Amino acid sequence: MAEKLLEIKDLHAGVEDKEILKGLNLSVNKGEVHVILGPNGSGKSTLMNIIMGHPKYQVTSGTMEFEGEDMSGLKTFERARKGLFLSFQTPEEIPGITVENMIRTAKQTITGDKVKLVPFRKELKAQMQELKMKPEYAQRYMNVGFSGGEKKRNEILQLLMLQPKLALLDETDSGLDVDAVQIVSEGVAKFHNENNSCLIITHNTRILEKLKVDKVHVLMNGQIVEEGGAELIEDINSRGFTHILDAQNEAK
Ligand SMILES: Nc1ncnc2c1ncn2[C@@H]1O[C@H](COP(=O)(O)OP(=O)(O)OP(=O)(O)O)[C@@H](O)[C@H]1O
Repeated sequence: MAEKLLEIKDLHAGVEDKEILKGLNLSVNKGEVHVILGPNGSGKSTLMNIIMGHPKYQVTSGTMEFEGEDMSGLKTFERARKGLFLSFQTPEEIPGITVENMIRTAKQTITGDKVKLVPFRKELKAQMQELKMKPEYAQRYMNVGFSGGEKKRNEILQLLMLQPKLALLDETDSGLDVDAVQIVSEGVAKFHNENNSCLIITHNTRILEKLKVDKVHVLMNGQIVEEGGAELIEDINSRGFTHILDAQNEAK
C-alpha cells in the first residue's frame, strides 16, 4: 500500500488576520510527484510557506501531518531536519555566506553528522557541472548578484545536495530561459526517486516534461477545488481556470 508522506486536513490559515487557506485538503504519498495549479493570488505560495512553518503565517484550524506525525509546533529548522525542503519563488540573497558554506552547514545541521570538506566539494562540483553552473559560484555569497535564472539553478543545487524527503518547489521555473528550464527540469528528475516526493507549483508546465506526474490539484480561493491526473494540466492549459468554478456553481 502507498505510504503517506504529507497529509493536510481542513486547513485554515492566513497572514496578518487575513484568511487565505479556507479548508484545504491535500495528501501526498511517498514516491509521488504532485502539481498545484491555480490563478495568481489563490494561496499557492502561502500553502508552501505554511507547510514549511514560516513564522509570518498563522494556522487557525485543521491538521498537517508528515510521516504520520503532527507538524504543528515544529519550527522551520525542525521541519527541514525531518526532510522538508522549500525552493523559494524569490530566493533570498545572503551576503557574507558562500554557497558552499551555506549548503555544507545546512547538510551538517540536517543530518547531525560532520560533512567532510573534500568529498563534499567533489560532490558539489559534480552537481554544479550538471546544472551548468560555473564552479567559482561555490565561493560567491549566496545569491548575491546572481541573475534570476542563476538563483533558480542554485535552488536546485541545494535540492540535489540536501536530498530531502519532500521537495516543495514554488515556481522554480519562473524567469528561466528555454535552456535553463530544461536544466532545472532534468535536475528535479534526477532528484526524484521512489523514496522521495515533489510538490510543484508552476504556471509554466515545461518544468514537468521530464517527470511523471501522479496527481494535479487546482487551488482556487484557498481550497483544492479539483483533482486529477496529468491530463488535468492539458485541460487547464487549454480552458483556463474559470470553467472549474463555473461547473461547480452550476452543480450547486
Ligand atoms: N502579508 C500579507 N497581507 C495581506 N495579504 C497577503 C499577505 N501575503 C499574501 N497576501 C495575499 O494572500 C493571497 C495569496 O497569496 P499567495 O502568494 O499565496 O498566492 P499565489 O497563489 O502563490 O499567487 P501567484 O501565482 O501570483 O504567485 C494574495 O491575495 C495575497 O495578496
